[in-house]
Amino acid sequence: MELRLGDVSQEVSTGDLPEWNEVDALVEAAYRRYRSVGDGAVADYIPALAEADPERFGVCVVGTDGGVHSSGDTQIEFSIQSISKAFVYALACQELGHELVRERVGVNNSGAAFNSVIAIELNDGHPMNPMVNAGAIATTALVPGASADERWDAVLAGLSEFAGRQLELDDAVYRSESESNQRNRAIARLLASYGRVELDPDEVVDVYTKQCSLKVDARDLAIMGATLADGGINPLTGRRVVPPGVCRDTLAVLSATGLYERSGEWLFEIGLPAKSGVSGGIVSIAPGKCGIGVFSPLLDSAGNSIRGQLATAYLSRVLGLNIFASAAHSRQKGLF
Ligand SMILES: NC(=O)CC[C@H](N)C(=O)O
Repeated sequence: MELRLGDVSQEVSTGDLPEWNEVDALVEAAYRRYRSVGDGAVADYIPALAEADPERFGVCVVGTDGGVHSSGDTQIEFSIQSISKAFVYALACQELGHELVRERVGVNNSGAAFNSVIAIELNDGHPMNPMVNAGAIATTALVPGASADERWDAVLAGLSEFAGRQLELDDAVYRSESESNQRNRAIARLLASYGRVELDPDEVVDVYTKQCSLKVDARDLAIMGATLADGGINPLTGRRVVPPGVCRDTLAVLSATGLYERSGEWLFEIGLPAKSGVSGGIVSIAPGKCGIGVFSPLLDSAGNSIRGQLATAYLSRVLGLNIFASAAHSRQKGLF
């Protein structure tokens, strides 16, 4: 099937926004509506990901008020994969500032697949896009620390603060990706050859592979998204994770780049900054309102969860979350 996010926009009206106490029912409706969509394929270029159960599907919305609205498999863990890029980017911006990260990593969509090598060459070795592998590896190399272990500790602590709980490594995924990540190691070496990675490239890729192997569930993703939606305060722990300016920078980058080369289509149909990963998760952020976490391992050819995209499109529409269309509507109703 050709993925038709546009069909969701056509079918679902925003004319009649729900009351806040209807959010549970709408999350349930998003789950029911798309749970039998069987298109797409589980990622298999990392052998451990091929073992994912294609039937799993979870949808969770967490409001900046701390309300949690879940349906389906929202407490089944999976490796965070590329979604880690968004949060490590925020941590790097917090430590190094807007200008330095912009200059070193870039803020534009490269328009190429997430593991593209040619995109690096076409831009004189500049990674351009922090949400694909080259830019994310360059970002991980910027995380402060005297050693790879210290950089990993900082990443683990930071992502755990976003989730509001201590995250753990999926050892099987980490081992499997470490044994099959020649392409990422090539990307890191290419970046090093251009002076874009100044540390040992294999050590940087190791930290990057670990960050991708952290276990989360759809609920964690929604909480992490809600933290960005709330200007950096985790709505469940009440703790500040990053400052508001870092959220602003991160959300701007996600709007341009969060769904790889499909980012424009996503923004056009759904109108939310978001980040996907090849294990089937997507986090979306409705600034000031909520985070949405979805999980379904069946992917389109760019590596984005098909059911996850459809469920998010539906929720963006019925909850009036599209940042280009919705402010007046949803504020009027007091949603989130
Ligand atoms: N798109 C993704 O989620 C890719 C992440 C994966 N760890 C990789 O580097 O290939």
